[in-house]
Amino acid sequence: MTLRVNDLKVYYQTLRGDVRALDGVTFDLADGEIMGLAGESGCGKTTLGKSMIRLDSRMRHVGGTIELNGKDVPIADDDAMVPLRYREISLIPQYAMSALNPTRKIGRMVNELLRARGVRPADIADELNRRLELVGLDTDVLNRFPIELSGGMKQRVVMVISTLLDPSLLIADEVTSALDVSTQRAVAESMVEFRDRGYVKSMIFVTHDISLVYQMADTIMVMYAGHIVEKAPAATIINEPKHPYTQMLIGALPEVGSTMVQGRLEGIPGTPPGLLNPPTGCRFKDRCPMAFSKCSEQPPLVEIEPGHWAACWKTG
Ligand SMILES: Nc1ncnc2c1ncn2[C@@H]1O[C@H](COP(=O)(O)OP(=O)(O)OP(=O)(O)O)[C@@H](O)[C@H]1O
Repeated sequence: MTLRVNDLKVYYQTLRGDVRALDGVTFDLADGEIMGLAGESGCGKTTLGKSMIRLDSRMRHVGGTIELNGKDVPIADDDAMVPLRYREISLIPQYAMSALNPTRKIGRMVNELLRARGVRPADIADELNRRLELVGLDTDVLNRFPIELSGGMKQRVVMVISTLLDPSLLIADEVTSALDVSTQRAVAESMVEFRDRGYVKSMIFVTHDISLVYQMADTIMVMYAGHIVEKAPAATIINEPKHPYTQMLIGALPEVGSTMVQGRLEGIPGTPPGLLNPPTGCRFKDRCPMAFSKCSEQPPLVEIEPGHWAACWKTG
């Protein structure tokens, strides 16, 4: 098992109180697994990714543990996390490609990053060139400034840089959302190739685009208002979702694989609850057509069949 997350709670401290962005999150990631992480805006996807690499000053680790390859990941201890970053866990943050330093050539940026990690760039130059070629980039990109590259090229550069030290876990946060459809697919295929070649062991791919994730991920995990509601193999989430929220989320999509949207997309009525004072019990109950009295208690996440987890009193 690459990753074990157990009852993780990470809150944001604000003047109005704690925002409970991750409120008891539990899941595993097997060796080699690519997991798509889905859910409406604000459900905690980015917070989960960030928690595994660096808590910013407003984030507080309130409880729970993360284990990577059997070892504790000390997320609350910034110094202790330093040796793990890039080498064990790597994050491609949202908007990473627009955050590339515009005044530095790509090659110089890579060298600076490697030196900061105690790696001599010369020792890794051949591997860097091999990987750039693998994602369809000419090694000449190293002599260019970010502004000279297209969005898709920049995203591939970021991907190569983030995985150069072969981390166990790569978290990719919305890495394809700013790209056109064919470039999205090419980037997603490169990520699968990186896993197949062992450049990364396992991957969490955060996205709003379930159809893209369906094409590349082994499993999909769905979050709602700081909780995990369902996790299962990708085909199960698409074809036989069990949690009412997942069913509505999938029902709101155009048919996976179809190029034409027929009929109207049914949105999910209502909005998720605020996480400053979230309601007790199931957080989806106010929008759930199947809610009943028991939903005032929080449903546990249970394995309803091998590899299929859901948190709903109706499915347990
Ligand atoms: N710096 C912050 N201070 C206070 N609350 C925050 C902060 N960052 C995020 N939050 C809150 O934490 C919750 C989870 O946010 P997060 O960004 O993790 O969601 P998300 O699912 O990644 O959303 P999106 O899909 O829009 O990126 C939201 O309620 C959000 O408002």
